[in-house]
Amino acid sequence: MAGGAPDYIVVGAGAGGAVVAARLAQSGQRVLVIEAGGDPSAEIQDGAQDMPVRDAIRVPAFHAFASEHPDLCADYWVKHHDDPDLCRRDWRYDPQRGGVLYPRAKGLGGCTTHHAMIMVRPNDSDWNQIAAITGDAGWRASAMQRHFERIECCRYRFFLWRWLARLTGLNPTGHGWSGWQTTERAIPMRAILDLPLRLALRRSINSATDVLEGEGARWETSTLDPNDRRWWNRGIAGIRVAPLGTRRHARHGPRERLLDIHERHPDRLELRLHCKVLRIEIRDGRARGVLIRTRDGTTELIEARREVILAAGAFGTPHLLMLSGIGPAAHLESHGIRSVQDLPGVGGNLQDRYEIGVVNRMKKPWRAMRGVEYTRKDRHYRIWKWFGRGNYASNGVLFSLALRSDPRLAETDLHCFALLADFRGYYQGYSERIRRGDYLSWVILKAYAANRAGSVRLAGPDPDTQPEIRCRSFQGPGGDEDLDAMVRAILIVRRLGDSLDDQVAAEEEPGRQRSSDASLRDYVRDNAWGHHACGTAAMGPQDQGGVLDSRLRVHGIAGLRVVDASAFPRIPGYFLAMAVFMLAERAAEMIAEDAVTQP
Ligand SMILES: Cc1cc2nc3c(=O)[nH]c(=O)nc-3n(C[C@H](O)[C@H](O)[C@H](O)COP(=O)(O)OP(=O)(O)OC[C@H]3O[C@@H](n4cnc5c(N)ncnc54)[C@H](O)[C@@H]3O)c2cc1C
Repeated sequence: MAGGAPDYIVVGAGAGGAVVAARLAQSGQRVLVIEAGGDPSAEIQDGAQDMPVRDAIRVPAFHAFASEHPDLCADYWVKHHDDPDLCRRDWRYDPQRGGVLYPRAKGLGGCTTHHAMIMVRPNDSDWNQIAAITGDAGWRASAMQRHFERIECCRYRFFLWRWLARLTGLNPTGHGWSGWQTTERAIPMRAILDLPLRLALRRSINSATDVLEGEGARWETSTLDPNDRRWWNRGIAGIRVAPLGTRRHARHGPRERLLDIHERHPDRLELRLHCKVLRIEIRDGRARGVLIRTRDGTTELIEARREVILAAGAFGTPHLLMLSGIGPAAHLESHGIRSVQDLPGVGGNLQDRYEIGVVNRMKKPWRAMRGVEYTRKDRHYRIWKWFGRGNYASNGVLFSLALRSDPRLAETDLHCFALLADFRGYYQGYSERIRRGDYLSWVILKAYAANRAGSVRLAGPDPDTQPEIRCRSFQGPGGDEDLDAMVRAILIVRRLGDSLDDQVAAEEEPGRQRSSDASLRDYVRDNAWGHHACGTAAMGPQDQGGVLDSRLRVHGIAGLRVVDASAFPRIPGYFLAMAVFMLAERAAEMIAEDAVTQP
């Protein structure tokens, strides 16, 4: 970097790294971002390809293809259970790899370049719980609200709300109106014009309301917006239409934010792509810099003037900490790594949400899906490109149903998403199945799962050896209740499916032959997956397994912070990206404050 060492080195340009780096550079700090991947969408396009990476990233309907694009993939293979026999019961289990595919992306934007773009803020209780664990009132929901408003640029609510906020400062919906993350809604008109689909939707929604009323649940449909402050957090069940992180209906997020700041402040923000950080350089109890391997294979030591900020994701961050001697001392020493700081919490506390599919094959293909080939050569692509409309402006989710699995819960914990696709979780080649136009899949997401027993551990001292990731699904206290909650959700989704009897040819997953609670429990335990890993270098007191203090500093090592999904002590809300953005914005603020108090 011109002018000597950067003030800050940020490792990883994903949801956490890109956001914290952009804000620090914008506020005058000199920042170097080191990212293992590149910026594939900036690379030359091959016009002959059905789906060049640039389109895979930008077109909302192509997100599944983005997640399998070879230029973006940085996938992991995870074990859902300790028992190998139980692992093998999942048909997605790959015996050669010894695990189930867990999609991850590399490159500018990290997983936000292939994620499904759903932008839902965490619940207030999530932030308040962090405040309670850390004793830092700055994490309270009331304090985090301004970070959300700083991030979001809401484009889907009635414009008068925006004007009211701008002209009077009154902002009853709590949305942000001029941040860097544009949020939009995509309602595909073709879906509305497809009579059988419209009928199916109406029937499902009617059945859903019957289910909700039958359950005596408090519910409402007057507000479909999950991010509206006037009613969020009351644990109310209902129908939701999630906003997407798009601008003019093309993917937009941390990657664009980082590139924008880079263009405006090239003197303060440097991006080094295709460089893998091998370890953190620690001397005399302080992180001094990082050792990297560049694209041509040479290694280089880069020093930071102030701090190293780790943002390599829930698997990458604990991996790097352990490679650098920070973690459970006995475990590190068993791999020949000298312990620098004994922190047993590193790589523990791995948490995720459980997901399971109920996949229906329809008797006839949906009319709305006619001609949908998911290539840049079909007419739907042209409609998206020229008008920003049509099927490809949507991520494929029609709506979701939010429920509480137990009336005593303060928040809804089950979200059932209706998807016009054949989706059965992640395995190599899963995106090909999405092309089928005669499916309706329900994806059930169980939030606030009890499991905290998962772990990321070294499989060897070589940075290129993937760590061993064990989810230990449904283990420990609360595991049985989570299984029961998912079975209940399957039964509810089936009741919605019953109203479409004349349209459905067969329920292919789990299949109606699985009718007893016991067989559905087995099905869920064997097949549930997740893709929102977090918590593996969590904030909290060191003697309770915490790795970071409330300002995201690694206990016992100066000049080292973690700013990504690893930092959450408990998995927040229903989706992770917005939670990570808010955490990263607060991190930037704290880092700038500390720079003043500790010059
Ligand atoms: C298929 C899929 C769909 C999803 N859909 C949604 C959704 O719709 N809504 C939502 O809110 N969330 C969604 N998520 C989750 C969300 O995208 C992630 O939780 C979030 O991006 C995590 O942010 P992060 O900063 O922790 O890590 P990441 O975004 O994964 O970023 C980590 C970055 O660090 C880099 N890196 C790692 N190791 C090194 C190293 N040694 N040297 C240099 N660089 C390194 C990686 O290349 C990567 O760019 C989805 C996730 C997946 C996988």
